[in-house]
Amino acid sequence: MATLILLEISPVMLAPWHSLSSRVLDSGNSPFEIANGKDAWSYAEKNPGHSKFIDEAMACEARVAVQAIIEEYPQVFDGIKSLVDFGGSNGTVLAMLGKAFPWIHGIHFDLPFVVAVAAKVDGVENIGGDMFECVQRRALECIKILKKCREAIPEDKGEAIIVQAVVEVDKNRAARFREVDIRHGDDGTY
Ligand SMILES: C[S@@+](CC[C@H](N)C(=O)[O-])C[C@H]1O[C@@H](n2cnc3c(N)ncnc32)[C@H](O)[C@@H]1O
Repeated sequence: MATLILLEISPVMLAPWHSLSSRVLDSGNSPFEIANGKDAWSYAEKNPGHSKFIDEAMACEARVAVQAIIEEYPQVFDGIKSLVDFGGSNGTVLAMLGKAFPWIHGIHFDLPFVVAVAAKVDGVENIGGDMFECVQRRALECIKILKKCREAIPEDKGEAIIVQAVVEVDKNRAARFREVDIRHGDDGTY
């Protein structure tokens, strides 16, 4: 998890904390945009070193979460022929799943500049694009995203797999997560 922590304490990620007032004033720009001049993904596109940093940080978390899924819930993948990872970063998730369940054809989808540097993995197709163009816009509309996924998957055997960490129900802890979230948009944007 070291890279994830190093990313979160990097100057680029710490600077938005000094612009939290934009959320209170509802200026329309996120703290990240005010601090760094662009939204998080446009910034990453223009700064390949930062983009690689994000990819490696995401892979830290993915390695833990995906290993747990492979060990605890392998049955989820029975009968699945193809699997799309939207916003798959450097492709760690599909590389791990492909190794554990080699019958699955993986489709790794992310922004073109991210996919361009992702590893080429046997059994995984890399596709660059904007998922909000292809699927729908923003997290508040995830019901619409899931409906679109439903349209795309075969009616008889298709499944949408949702992975969510379950944290202890603790009001103080939930409040701490909200403090972190304020740096981003209510809808999950940065
Ligand atoms: C927070 S990371 C999550 C990475 C990975 N899914 C994980 O959980 O470890 C978000 C990913 O979504 C990608 N992303 C952001 N906006 C996107 C868009 N409009 N279309 C496709 N991918 C996008 C980013 O490039 C990044 O790889």
